[in-house]
Amino acid sequence: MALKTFEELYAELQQKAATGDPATSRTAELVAAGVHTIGKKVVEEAAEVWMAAEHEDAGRTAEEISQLLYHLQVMMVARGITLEDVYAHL
Ligand SMILES: N=c1c2ncn([C@@H]3O[C@H](COP(=O)(O)OP(=O)(O)OP(=O)(O)O)[C@@H](O)[C@H]3O)c2ncn1[C@@H]1O[C@H](COP(=O)(O)O)[C@@H](O)[C@H]1O
Repeated sequence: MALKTFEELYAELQQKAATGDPATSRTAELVAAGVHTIGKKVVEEAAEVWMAAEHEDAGRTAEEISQLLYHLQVMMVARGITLEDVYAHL
C-alpha cells in the first residue's frame, strides 16, 4: 500500500476544494458547508481520538488520529492556511 504523507494529503485537499464536486468529494462538501461545520467535525474527531486512546487499541487510535488530521487539513484549506503557516509555529 502506498502511504500518503501529510504534505501529499494537503495538496490533494487543496485541489478538491478548488475543483471538486460536493456531491462526490467529502472535502468539497465540507469546504462548501463552511468553518462552523468543519469546526464541529474537528471537535468530534478530537473527542474520538481521546476515547480511542483511553479505551481502544493503538490501531483504532491511529485511525481516529488520521480522521482528526484530515479534518484539521480541511479547516486549513477552508481558511487559506498553508502548511508553512502552521510549521512556522512548531
Ligand atoms: N482522509 C480522508 C478522510 N478521513 C476522514 N474522512 C471523512 O470523515 C468521515 C469520518 O468521520 P465520521 O466517522 O464522523 O463520518 P460520518 O459520521 O459519516 O460524518 P458526518 O457526515 O456524520 O459528519 C469519513 O466518512 C469521511 O467522510 C475523510 N475523507 C477523505 N479523506 C481523504 O481525502 C482525500 C479527498 O477525499 P474526497 O474529498 O472525499 O475526494 C482522499 O485522499 C481521501 O482518502
